[in-house]
Amino acid sequence: MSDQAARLPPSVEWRDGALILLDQRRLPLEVRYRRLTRVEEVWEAIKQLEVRGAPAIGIAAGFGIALWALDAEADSPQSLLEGLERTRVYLESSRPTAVNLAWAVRRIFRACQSEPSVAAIRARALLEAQAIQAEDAEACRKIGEHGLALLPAGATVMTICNAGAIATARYGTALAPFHLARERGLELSVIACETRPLLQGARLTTWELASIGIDVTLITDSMAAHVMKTRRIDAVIVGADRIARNGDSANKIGTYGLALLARAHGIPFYVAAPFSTIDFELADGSGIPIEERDEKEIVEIQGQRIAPEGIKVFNPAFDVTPNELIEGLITERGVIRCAELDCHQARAMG
Ligand SMILES: CSC[C@H]1O[C@H](OP(=O)(O)O)[C@H](O)[C@@H]1O
Repeated sequence: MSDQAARLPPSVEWRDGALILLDQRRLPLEVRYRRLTRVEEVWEAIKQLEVRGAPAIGIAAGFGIALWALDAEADSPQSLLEGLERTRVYLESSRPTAVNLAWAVRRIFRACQSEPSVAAIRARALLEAQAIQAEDAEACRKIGEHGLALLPAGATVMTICNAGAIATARYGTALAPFHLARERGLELSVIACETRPLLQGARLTTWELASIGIDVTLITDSMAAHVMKTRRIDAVIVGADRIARNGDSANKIGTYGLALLARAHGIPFYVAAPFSTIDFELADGSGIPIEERDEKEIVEIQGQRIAPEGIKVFNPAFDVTPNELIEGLITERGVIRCAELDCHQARAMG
């Protein structure tokens, strides 16, 4: 691992029969890990965004179902598989939008179905979870390569939320080009939108990029239009939680507005994501489930209420950017135009 990538703590790690999670809620003020041994703990960690980021929650859920399989009492392969299916459904209930979560646990369940014994099922569940993590790291490195190739020397890129190394196995998706640029001594700059209400941009993206020496400037979400109008922005690159077959992409709330602003200012808007984020079962973005979260995330800041009691609050965690606003999808297979995504379905990951 390069020294820059080594400097960032892994957000999800399997070690000595347990799942070690970096508590992303405490960043940037505290780097704290927790050791999880039960699937219920993994469910809660995903729900509370202790681990967050579409690929990272898929990886965590994969180790969650493996934890269950390794510990469950089972007197036959069939009874273990029945429990595995129940655990898959349980884990999928933690957060609905990022398809990586369902994709990971369904892939592990399918792999275990072909195993002949209880011991083989237990072993396969863990092996598959580890394979998902390793594949994501390689996919993100390739996304970094393809993303970097799009950017002119000295480019400035705007992003929202955190689609970085801690949201994936390594490197990140939208931030992967910057990790590679650092490794190669290339100078790039990032404008990070703070990303209300949970401030993944202010807390995580600035922390991640500053820790590897990438130039980053923090702005409030409401400043995006002014910055695009008055400063040189070469591209907007964002992550994704679920991409439909036509390229419509769900990402953190505020992303759709950024895409509209980018189009108005003639700035190319890219979505960076591995194929594990593409939901080929969905024809378009209208079918993407949008998670609505607790109103406290909006009316409180660090436990301090900022709005009157009893007012109505709406807290969708994601929005959907239509394909016509997306210049290209930066994937491990290259930069793909939305209109061409369908023909990649046959070769998509299982
Ligand atoms: C590569 S992370 C993808 C995606 O996940 C984040 O959502 P959350 O922080 O709620 O898990 C955000 O939408 C990122 O862009």
